[in-house]
Amino acid sequence: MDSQIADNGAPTPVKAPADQAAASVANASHGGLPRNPGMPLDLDWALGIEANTSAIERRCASLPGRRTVKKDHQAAWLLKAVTCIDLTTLAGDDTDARVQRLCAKARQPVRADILSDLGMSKITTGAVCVYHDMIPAAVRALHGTDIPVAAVSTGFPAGLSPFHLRVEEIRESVKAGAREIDIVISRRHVLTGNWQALYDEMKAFREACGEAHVKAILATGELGTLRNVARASMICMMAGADFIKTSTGKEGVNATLPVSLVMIRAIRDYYERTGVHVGYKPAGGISKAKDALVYLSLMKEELGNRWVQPDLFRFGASSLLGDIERQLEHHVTGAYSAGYRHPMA
Ligand SMILES: O=C[C@H](O)COP(=O)(O)O
Repeated sequence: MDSQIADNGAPTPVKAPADQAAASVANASHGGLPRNPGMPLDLDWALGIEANTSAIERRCASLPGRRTVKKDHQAAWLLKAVTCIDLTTLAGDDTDARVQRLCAKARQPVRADILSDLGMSKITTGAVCVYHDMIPAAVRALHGTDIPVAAVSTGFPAGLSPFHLRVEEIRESVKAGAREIDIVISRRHVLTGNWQALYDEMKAFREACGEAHVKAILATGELGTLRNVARASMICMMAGADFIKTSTGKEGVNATLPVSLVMIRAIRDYYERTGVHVGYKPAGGISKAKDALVYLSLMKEELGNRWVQPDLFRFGASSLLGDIERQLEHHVTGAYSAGYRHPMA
């Protein structure tokens, strides 16, 4: 049996670690949890991780449609999903005006009358996620809220620009007001087994972020195997990633359930060994409310309720909010609205 997946593919509960990471520095924007301080590279641990593909696939095949929540419970989980969205625009034709509209949606992602019917007064998305040049527009448009601006960085999406420029890009984005930085790793370090280089790169990115939280995008669709995904997840956490994120949204294959299970179980292993909470962000191609519910139930089953909060879980998504709004409207009114009534979401 490998260290990630039991032979029957069943989840095992998260165990509280004996040694809590006392040296970590508490940070309020991490929900009061200490940030991940990282740890020395432990290659024995990282390379000891295997991934039992057939067990992973069996477990994932059982997820959709199982234990689906209904009615008010479903609406509540969909509202929870909204609060966990990094509302994203990452297009070559982005403009300040588009980003302003996106930020208006982030401030009020669900119509006030629908929210009030559901017994809620105010919610926002988890963050707004943009390219570097759009940070000032997003910061202005979110002024007066606590919604962080997340910037994709380090030569997103390929991550193949000169290293010093990738590090500098992070610094510039933090200076411009980004509170979260989504870096892309060098896939070649994983594909060639150069784990030390991956660790050093991630550590340098984390240092350049300073107080800003860093999400490590693994681009899992380009890593070849689930075992590589598991190992890359662990190395990035050892190097101090606050979140691990599946994809840029630009790979041929983006977020999937098997990849998510592997990454979530790496987070669980890291927590059990170090006491540190690392967040998870599936991204790319998640556009349906029912898929969001599956991801949330996977998080809850594998990691527990604490991980189903915006400080430890985000969806990277440009169009998911629109479908969630439609489902919520249907829940409240009994009628589906047309998709065009929910633009920029
Ligand atoms: O990180 C976020 C992704 O780029 C969003 O991907 P999506 O447009 O498929 O939702």
